[in-house]
Amino acid sequence: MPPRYAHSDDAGADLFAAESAVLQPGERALIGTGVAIALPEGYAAFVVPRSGLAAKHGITVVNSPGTVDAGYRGEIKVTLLNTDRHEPFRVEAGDRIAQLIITPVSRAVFVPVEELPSSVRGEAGFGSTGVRG
Ligand SMILES: O=c1ccn([C@H]2C[C@H](O)[C@@H](COP(=O)(O)OP(=O)(O)OP(=O)(O)O)O2)c(=O)[nH]1
Repeated sequence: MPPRYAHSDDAGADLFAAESAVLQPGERALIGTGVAIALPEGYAAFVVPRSGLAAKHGITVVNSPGTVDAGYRGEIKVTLLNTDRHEPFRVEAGDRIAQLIITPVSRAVFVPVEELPSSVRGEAGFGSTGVRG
């Protein structure tokens, strides 16, 4: 049974608050979701904010994207932050507070080399493609 609000093209699986909390302006809170998962090896899940909560109430995820490792079996928790400067934000148990993106990942390790292969960008960094960025 899909979650009751989901659209068929949603990339993220909804995460719901398992507890209530009030976040004062500038305050953060670790909110449990009551969800534990077992990802296949080679996958990771990322806890990301909901755009609507961010735009309407300034609610974001402090460590976005929060990384859920394949071997993690504990409850997924969401570190919500109220960035609004004036309004408190009330979270009720059952509210959709974030979403979970599940994706294959490469496992990377740094290997020292003398030289890197060339590329069009080379070493040109932030904002190097135009004044108006
Ligand atoms: O938003 C998040 C981020 C992480 N986790 C869980 C799953 C993850 O596998 C574990 C550890 O997260 P992370 O590796 O980002 O934390 P760390 O601070 O590096 O701690 P650790 O030493 O436990 O890896 O915490 C969550 O429940 N929510």
